[in-house]
Amino acid sequence: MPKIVSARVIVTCPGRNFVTLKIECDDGTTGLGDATLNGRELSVASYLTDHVVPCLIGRDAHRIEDVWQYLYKGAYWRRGPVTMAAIAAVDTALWDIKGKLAGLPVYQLLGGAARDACMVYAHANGTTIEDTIEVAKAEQAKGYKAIRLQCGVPGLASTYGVAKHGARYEPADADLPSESVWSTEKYLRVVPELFKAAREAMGWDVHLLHDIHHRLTPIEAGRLGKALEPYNLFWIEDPTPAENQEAFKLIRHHTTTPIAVGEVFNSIWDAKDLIQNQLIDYIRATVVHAGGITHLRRIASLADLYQVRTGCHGATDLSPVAMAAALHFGLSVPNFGVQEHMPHTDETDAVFPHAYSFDDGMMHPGEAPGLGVDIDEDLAATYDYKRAYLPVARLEDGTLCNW
Ligand SMILES: O=C(O)[C@@H](O)[C@@H](O)[C@H](O)[C@H](O)CO
Ligand SMILES: [Mg+2]
Repeated sequence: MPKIVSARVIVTCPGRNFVTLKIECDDGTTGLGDATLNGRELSVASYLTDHVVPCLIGRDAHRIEDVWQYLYKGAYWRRGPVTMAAIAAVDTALWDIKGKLAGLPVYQLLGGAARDACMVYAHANGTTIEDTIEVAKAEQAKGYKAIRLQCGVPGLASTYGVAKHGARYEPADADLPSESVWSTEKYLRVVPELFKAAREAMGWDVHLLHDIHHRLTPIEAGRLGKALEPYNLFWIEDPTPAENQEAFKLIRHHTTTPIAVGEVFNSIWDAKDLIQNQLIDYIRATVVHAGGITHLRRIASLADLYQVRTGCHGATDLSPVAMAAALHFGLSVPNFGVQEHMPHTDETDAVFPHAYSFDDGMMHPGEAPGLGVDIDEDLAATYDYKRAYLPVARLEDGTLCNW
């Protein structure tokens, strides 16, 4: 048996923070797992180092399911983003090890390729509708078949999903949470205009997506979904916060625009009612935040029964280790929908050399055994952790609202 002899947490900041778990077996085989929880990174690092690593030493690295159950049931305190990101990192690293020991890419262990490659969606954002469409056309020219559009809201100084002064979009941008102002009324005026203009400029042969980022009430979301129906969106994402899964019934009663939810979910229980009642069309839970490949497969299996497809979160706060895991998962799962793709910076890619690739709007995890991602620890050590928070949002009268 491959015995776990060490497990270490590596925190690095090549432009943004990443937390990576590296597990090593007695024969020298190593595996990597992403444990990054944007804006709360060190809590997962501590959970792993102080509470999980001591329980791993001496265990059989092949017993992935048993280790998962041990960490989940054994903690007594179930679920939650910190716990589940830590379990995810262990699980992902163990799949990486199993693949390396078998000499096979992880997707082969998951049943093999169920498609040739994974369709990914790009991001296009701009301060104005015109700027946004210009970026979207440039992404289309790179081959992307699906593009998420976010534009500035007239009358608001900044908007979720829109980069400042043409910089790369990276929300965790400040040493303390920055504050932005939100107006639902102003937002609801501009979004249908954006998609009307996008269809006029780009035609109908491209999938268009939009992220509402938890900001509307159910009835407002129903209204927006209905207003967007003529433009045939691939999905609207996170229309309303999903703590109350029943709330989505109201949205469903008013619109046929498909709905994607789940980037903040950390277990199957967060998604159960949404899936079983067919209140969503795409489940966005990820390997890193929802308990690893093992648990995400369980969520996808439930979703498949109800014709809900996957659309995993893939913003830049998910490391290349998570991206690789997402692609192995996406290539093999029967009900794959789409994968988010927000390319990492060159600095990040240099710290995490990887086998996955992009070609004509599609991505493939590559054929390297395991996940096909490495970490250059010497380079990683040159980038110190830098505290960075996600912003908060307030209504125009100062009331704190959902960011
Ligand atoms: O759809 C998305 O990619 C997002 O909603 C993210 O940008 C999200 O805001 C960040 O991952 C938060 O860390
Ligand atoms: Mg989102």
